[in-house]
Amino acid sequence: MNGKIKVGLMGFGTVGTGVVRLVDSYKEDFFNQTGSVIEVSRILVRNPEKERSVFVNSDIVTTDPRELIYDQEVEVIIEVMGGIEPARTYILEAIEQGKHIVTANKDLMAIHGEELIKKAREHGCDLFYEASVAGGIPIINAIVEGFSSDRITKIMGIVNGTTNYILTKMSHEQASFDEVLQEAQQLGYAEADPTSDVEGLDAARKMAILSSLGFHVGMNLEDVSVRGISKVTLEDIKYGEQLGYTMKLIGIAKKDDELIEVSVEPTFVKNTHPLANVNGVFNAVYVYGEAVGETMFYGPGAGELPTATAVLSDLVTVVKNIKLGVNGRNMATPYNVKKLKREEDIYAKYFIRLIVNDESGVLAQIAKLMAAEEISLEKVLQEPYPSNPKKAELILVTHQASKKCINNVLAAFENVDYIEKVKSCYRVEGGE
Ligand SMILES: NC(=O)C1=CN([C@@H]2O[C@H](COP(=O)(O)OP(=O)(O)OC[C@H]3O[C@@H](n4cnc5c(N)ncnc54)[C@H](OP(=O)(O)O)[C@@H]3O)[C@@H](O)[C@H]2O)C=CC1
Ligand SMILES: N[C@@H](CC=O)C(=O)O
Repeated sequence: MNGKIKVGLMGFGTVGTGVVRLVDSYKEDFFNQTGSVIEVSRILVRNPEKERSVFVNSDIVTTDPRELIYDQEVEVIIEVMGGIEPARTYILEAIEQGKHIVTANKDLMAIHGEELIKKAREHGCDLFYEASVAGGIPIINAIVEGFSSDRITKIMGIVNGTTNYILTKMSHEQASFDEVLQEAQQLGYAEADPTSDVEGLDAARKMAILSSLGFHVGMNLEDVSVRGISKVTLEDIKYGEQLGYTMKLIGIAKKDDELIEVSVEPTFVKNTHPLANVNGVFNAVYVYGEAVGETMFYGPGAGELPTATAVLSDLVTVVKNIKLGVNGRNMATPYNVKKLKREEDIYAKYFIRLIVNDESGVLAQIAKLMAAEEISLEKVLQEPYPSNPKKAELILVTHQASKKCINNVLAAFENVDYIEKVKSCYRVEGGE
């Protein structure tokens, strides 16, 4: 190996720009750590005419992926284009050419991770993807390396910066959903198609990656139950706040007696729980290990420089591995059999908001319906219903109940005349 490592950068948007900036600003630090000068020698884009916020020599910018993949001098490809295709094909081709890969692409890793890792191993190449989960937080490294001496039983986190930014602004500033989403897009937090942020898919991909690594199983995206925040209303948030909760989009991966559940859904988190105070674009991941107990990782979950630091930490590892001649060794392999929980095995507390007739005896009848499903109540809040004095808002918080029983009782609520409407139902976490 000579003293220079040439890198092909696929993508020059938010994250790619950060990569170029940091390679330049930290070149001495990278040299001191690796003994090599890192140079971005080719950049793949869609539109070479686009104005860029960082200067690069136009000679190195191309629209032809072969100029990176088949350049004998390029040893590492950083893929920060996003999406499944053509990213998957380019990476597979690059691995066949012996290139090491660093990617921030969770869409790709959550769906085709196994295939890419297998291919990389066959060709003795590294494939790292720290930036794919929780932006600047080194959570993959923590789970794969730091927890290798423990058994993880729970991973719970805020792993999408865009939705956390939206929920925080809705709650603190009563801002409208659409307005805040636009801001998150301008700040470079949101995905090219922000529906995947808002509808929870981005977080689900990240939870599939974290649970695969944490529980040593092959989790697929279809194994993750997903609900986004598009139907969360300011009223829901306010009623939750009256009861001491903060609304967050929470990813949960739990393992009980070998049975696994993984979900992403809008969740009321008790204000005393550390996740309740994670605001704006910040992410946090709580990891429970049987031996260590509770741990928590916190930091910016999206954005140019935070995400670029995660990409470049992988690059530094690749360069060190090249130097030591140990590439292709450090990829986690699933060795546990995946057994998923059924609805009757998934237990949580729930927040249920109803519009009911404002009459005596209604709460007792509702409690009776719930008791038939073995659900008991921890908290009750009754508020006037603004547009009709004969109705009331009734907010119930249950004790731990199975998801199946909750679904049964919600179905039963639809069939009684003293309940006009089930307005919302959310999981509640923290403080049990
Ligand atoms: N933004 C963030 O905060 C984070 C992003 N990520 C992930 O990082 C990746 C990149 O995200 P981000 O930087 O925000 O994305 P952007 O949309 O800002 O940038 C994408 C870049 O890829 C180029 N590109 C896209 N498709 C092609 C193609 N078919 N051929 C050639 N070039 C292509 C675009 O070219 P052109 O400029 O010419 O249009 C652009 O430069 C995604 O996988 C994302 O999920 C991960 C963590 C955080
Ligand atoms: N769109 C993502 C970007 C980082 O993964 C987010 O908002 O978290």
